[in-house]
Amino acid sequence: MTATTASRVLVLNSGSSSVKYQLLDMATGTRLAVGLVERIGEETSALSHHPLVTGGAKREWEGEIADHDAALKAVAEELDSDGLGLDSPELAAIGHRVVHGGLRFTEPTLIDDAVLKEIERLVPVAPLHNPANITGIRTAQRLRPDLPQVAVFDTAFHSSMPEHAARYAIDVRTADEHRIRRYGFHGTSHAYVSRKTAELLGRDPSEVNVIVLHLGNGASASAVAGGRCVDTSMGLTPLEGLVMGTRSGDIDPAVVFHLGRVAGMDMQEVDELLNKRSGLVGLCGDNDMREIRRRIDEGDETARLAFEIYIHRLKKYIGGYYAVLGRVDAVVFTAGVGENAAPVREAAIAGLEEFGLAVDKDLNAVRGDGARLISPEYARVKVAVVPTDEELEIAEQTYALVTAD
Ligand SMILES: Nc1ncnc2c1ncn2[C@@H]1O[C@H](COP(=O)(O)OP(=O)(O)O)[C@@H](O)[C@H]1O
Ligand SMILES: CC(=O)OP(=O)(O)O
Ligand SMILES: [Mg+2]
Repeated sequence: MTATTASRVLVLNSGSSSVKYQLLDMATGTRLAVGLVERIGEETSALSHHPLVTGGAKREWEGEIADHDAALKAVAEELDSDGLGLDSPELAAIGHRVVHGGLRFTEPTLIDDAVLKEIERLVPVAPLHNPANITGIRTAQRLRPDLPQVAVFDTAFHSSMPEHAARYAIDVRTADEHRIRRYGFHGTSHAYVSRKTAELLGRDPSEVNVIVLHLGNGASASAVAGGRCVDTSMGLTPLEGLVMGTRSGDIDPAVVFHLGRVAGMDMQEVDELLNKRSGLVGLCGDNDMREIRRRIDEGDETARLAFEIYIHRLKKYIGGYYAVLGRVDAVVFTAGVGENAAPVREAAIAGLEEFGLAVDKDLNAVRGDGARLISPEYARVKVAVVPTDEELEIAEQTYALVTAD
C-alpha cells in the first residue's frame, strides 16, 4: 500500500436511522470532531456536531434530513465550516462500520466494487443496517473518490466462534447452501470493551474471561475467553438474543408460522413486527430506557413488566455464558443503556451472589465517563462499566490497514 503522510481518519457509523461520526488524528491520537445525526427520515431530524480542536462550541439543530445521503452531506458541511472538510489533504482514509460481513469478511477490508457488491448481497441478513452502510460508502466515495475507504465489520470479531456455538441445529445441507449460521454483531464493541476490561483488571487479555453486555438500541451479549469470542447472542441477523429497543430477540420460530397461518400476516409484516414493533417499544410503547424508568417511578405497571422481561432475558444470558466460559473474571456493561442505566445493572446482577457476582450500590450510582468497577471489593467476579468506542476501534483498524507496508 502507498505510504501516506496524511494521518486523519473520518469514521462513519451509519445505523438504521442515525449516523455517528468522528474525525481523528491518528498520529497525535487527537479527536478533532465528533457528532451524531438522529431520526433520519422522520419528521424532524437532529444533528449535533462538536468540533474539539478549533475551540468551537457544540452546534445542534433540528430540521428535515430525508435520508442517509442527505445526512452525510450535512455532516460534510459541518466539518467544512470548521476547516475540517473532507477535501483536506490531511485525510488519510474514511473508515465505515459495516454491520454484516457474512463469511467472507473477517478483517478490515479496502472497499472496491467487488467488496461493495458483496456488502449489497448481504442486505437481506442485515436489512436495517447494511443499506445505511452502503449509502455512507457511496456518498463518501463521491465526495472523495481518491481516498481509501475501509470497511470494518461488526461480524469480524465473532468469526473465531467455535462451530458448536456458530451452527444452528438444522439440516446441515440447507444451512450450508444458504450460509445460515450465527454471525454475531457489535463485534468492534465486544472486541474493544473486552480488551479495555482486561486493562481495567490490570491483566493481559489472553488471561481473562469476560461476559460483555452491549446494551444500546440494538443489544447483544458475548462470551469472550482469553480475548477470543466463544459465543454471542445475535445470530444470522441482529434480531436474535436479548430484548432490544424495537427488536424481540429470542422467540420460538414457530411464532412466525403461527402469525402467517393463523393471523394471516405475510413475511414482510412479520419481519416488520419483530424488528420494529417488538422489544421494549412493543411491550410498553417506549424504547428509551430513560422514559421507561420515569414511567416505572410513576407507578406504571406496563413499563415495569417491560423492564422485568428485559432483565429476565439478560440474566439468562449471563447465566448461560457463565456456564459456557466455566470461569468468569468480569461481567461488563456497555453502550447507551449499559453505560447509563444504573437500575438495569443493579437488577441484572441481583440474586447472582452464588455466582460470585454483586453490585455496590454507591459505586453503581456514580456517573462517570471512564471504565470503572461497580462491584464491591469482596466480589469474586468483578462487575464493570466500560464505555464503548466503536468509532475509535474502527479508526485504528482503518489507519493500520492504509499505513501497512
Ligand atoms: N441516561 C440514560 N439512562 C438510561 N438509558 C439511556 C441513557 N442514555 C441513553 N440511554 C439508552 O441508550 C439507548 C441508545 O444507546 P446507543 O448505544 O447509543 O444505541 P445505538 O448505537 O443502537 O443507537 C437509548 O435508546 C436509551 O435507551
Ligand atoms: C447490529 C446492531 O444491532 O446495531 P445497532 O445497535 O447499531 O442497531
Ligand atoms: Mg450502536
